[in-house]
Amino acid sequence: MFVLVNLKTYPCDPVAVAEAVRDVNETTDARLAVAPPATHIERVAETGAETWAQHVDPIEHGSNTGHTLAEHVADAGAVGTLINHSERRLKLADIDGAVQAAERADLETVVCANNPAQIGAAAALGPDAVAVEPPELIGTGTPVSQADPDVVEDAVDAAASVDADVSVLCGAGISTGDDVVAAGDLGSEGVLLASGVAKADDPTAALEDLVAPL
Ligand SMILES: O=C[C@H](O)COP(=O)(O)O
Repeated sequence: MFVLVNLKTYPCDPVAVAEAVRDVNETTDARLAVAPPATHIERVAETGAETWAQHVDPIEHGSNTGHTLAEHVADAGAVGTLINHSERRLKLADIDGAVQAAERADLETVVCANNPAQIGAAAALGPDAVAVEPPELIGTGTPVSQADPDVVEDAVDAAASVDADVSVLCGAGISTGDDVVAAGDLGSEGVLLASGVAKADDPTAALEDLVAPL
């Protein structure tokens, strides 16, 4: 299972969380990675943790101000990027452009979407993976794998019907190892989570709990 920890803009220490991700990754067959704010990618990558960007823009080198260039996050040490989070919504054409920009920079891609229909559209753009996240469950601590298992199974089916090579993750409210196992039982190949680690008093303990049953 892939466990991707999105730090959003939570007031945690991204380097400390990254060190926990790096250390717990050494103890498990699961794959752990962390997505800090763009400004912290370089320091986080220097810890040795697998580091992802939270966003890249559909642009190339040139006259762009205030944008995030895929090549820049790759140079800073990111190996992948989220695209189109519920909290960073993009138009379909921009998702397509961001996927292409990420591929140009050799970044792995996870396109987030709210529901199975959007997952099908996202999968058609050829990312490495898609992540289904019902917006109403994000940050609630109520795991999508329990509250809305059908949305995960339907997302898996939707992606497979478009492109069987696109992996499916799920997210929203995931915070325990049981949640991760339940996600896997529904066909998800990984989880995308944030508050369960970023807001934890002890991120290392939270990560250890997440991977304990894997
Ligand atoms: O990117 C992560 C998701 O929005 C899930 O957030 P959450 O784990 O706080 O529910």
